[in-house]
Amino acid sequence: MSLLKRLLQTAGRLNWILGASVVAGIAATLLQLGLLWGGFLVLFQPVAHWWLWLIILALAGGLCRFGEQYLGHLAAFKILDYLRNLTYQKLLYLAPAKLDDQRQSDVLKLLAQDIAQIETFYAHTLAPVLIGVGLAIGLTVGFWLAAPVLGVIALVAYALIGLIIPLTSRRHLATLAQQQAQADASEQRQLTALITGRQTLQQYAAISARTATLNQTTQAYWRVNRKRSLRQTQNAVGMQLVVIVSLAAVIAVVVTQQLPLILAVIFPLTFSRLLDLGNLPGTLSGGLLAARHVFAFLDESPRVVETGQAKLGPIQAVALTDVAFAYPQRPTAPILRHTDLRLRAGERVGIVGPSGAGKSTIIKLIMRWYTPDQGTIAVNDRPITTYSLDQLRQQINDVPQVAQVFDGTLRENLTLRVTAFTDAQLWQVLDWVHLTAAIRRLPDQLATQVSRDRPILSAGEVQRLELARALLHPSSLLILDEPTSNLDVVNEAVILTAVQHHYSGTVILVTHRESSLALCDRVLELNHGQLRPRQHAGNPVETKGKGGK
Ligand SMILES: Nc1ncnc2c1ncn2[C@@H]1O[C@H](COP(=O)(O)OP(=O)(O)OP(=O)(O)O)[C@@H](O)[C@H]1O
Repeated sequence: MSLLKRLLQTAGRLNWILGASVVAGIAATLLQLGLLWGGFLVLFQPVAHWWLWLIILALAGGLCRFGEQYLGHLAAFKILDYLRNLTYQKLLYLAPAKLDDQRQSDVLKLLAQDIAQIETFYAHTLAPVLIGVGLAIGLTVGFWLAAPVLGVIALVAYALIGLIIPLTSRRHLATLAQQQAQADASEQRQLTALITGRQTLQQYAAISARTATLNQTTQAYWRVNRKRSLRQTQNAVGMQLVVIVSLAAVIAVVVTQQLPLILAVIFPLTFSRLLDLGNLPGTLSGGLLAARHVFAFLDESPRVVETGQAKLGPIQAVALTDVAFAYPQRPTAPILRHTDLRLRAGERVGIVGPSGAGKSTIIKLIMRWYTPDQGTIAVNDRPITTYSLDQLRQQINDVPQVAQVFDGTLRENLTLRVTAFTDAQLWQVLDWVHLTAAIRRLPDQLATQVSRDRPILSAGEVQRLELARALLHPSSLLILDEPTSNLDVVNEAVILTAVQHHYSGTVILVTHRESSLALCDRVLELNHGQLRPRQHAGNPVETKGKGGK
């Protein structure tokens, strides 16, 4: 009930549109019944201009039906639009830390399916149900006025169809809806893994095994779906029986009490909208489950709460002092303990250490994806929390291990949201990372469309594109997290040389490759949660010479 209340609160003024659709729906049904009643009456006692009255009734009924549909769809699209916007904003607010530990397919399911299900529930379940309830009350009163016993029969029949039958199957249908949602989520996860990992699966001839598992999940989904349909069909049959039995009772009353025959004719037609109530448990539980997912997501608080307002100029110093950290999902498994790190302006520091030691975690703490459990992080001698997240992130460019390609042109991939860059600036950074020739060869050059699934460029070229993006956007701290791990020596040298000659800020390089450490002034090793100077650091490739950006 509280979910329903929250849904209605979230919908806000859209409830008025939905309310108007409900009123139009009730009016349309009453006018249609009136048309039938009038048509039946004039068969026996024609009145003056009866045809005009019938036309007016038909037109008014049609207009109300149109209004019901129009307003219902308007409310549906508006709620869809509103909830999507709300969740996109929340997604931005929670990113990146919260998404670091969320299953991507679950987030996608939430944005696509759950919200669509809420929309269906809000506009296409709630409205018909309210229309059904409104009509049931109105018609019961109407039949009662004709003959009290007819009012009782109508009330019992409407209550059975709208209340008793749906309520008896509510728990069963809710469980089935939950099982179906779980099977659906599992199917989506497997499908995403199958598509993204297709090359690996092909290589290890594991596609058929994975497809078999996916098939089993799909079958499980359809099994639950069948059970749900069967239960809904049983409900529908039960309701039809109620209609037949109550109609027989109404005919008996009309005949014995010599009431107008039209009452018996009209009675079964009054169920047309009430039968929608029978679908309530299925759609209600599905819709409420989706609402629970969406509201749980909307209620999540970010890992890092923005408190600072201070402006941040170029980063001159970063200091981690006695930092301890464990991921919130695994609080008993600390990744960092008593970690210290000092970075001075313009120096290039390499961080090495075994896989899983926590190197990327240090980066995430510096970028404030997370807050340390203990110790302090200072930037330019002030606590990192002094600065707003925007200010901090404007000063830091991060080149991740897996290069990101976005749907759009190569130009858009380089500039992202900044439109002020000139083509000359773009070609300059592309030149630094040796991509000019490859892109000039493309028919549309910078306007070439690329996407994550179809990057057009090779893995090495995409990695260099990522670095070009980082060199294009001004920053004072460049973080390179395994930027060369997938590259050959030629591409590695291009990346290191580009950073060496064209980046004048501070650099943190996380790497497993000994050869990449040649870029660094000093190398720190992370072991058992602590950073210490490495004994045998690689020698710098050449004397540090930096061109300005
Ligand atoms: N979002 C997360 N939630 C929970 N645990 C995480 C998360 N990210 C990383 N971890 C865990 O924290 C530990 C350190 O991970 P991290 O990525 O920092 O290691 P790393 O030294 O960079 O490893 P690699 O060299 O393999 O990239 C790992 O055991 C990892 O499983």
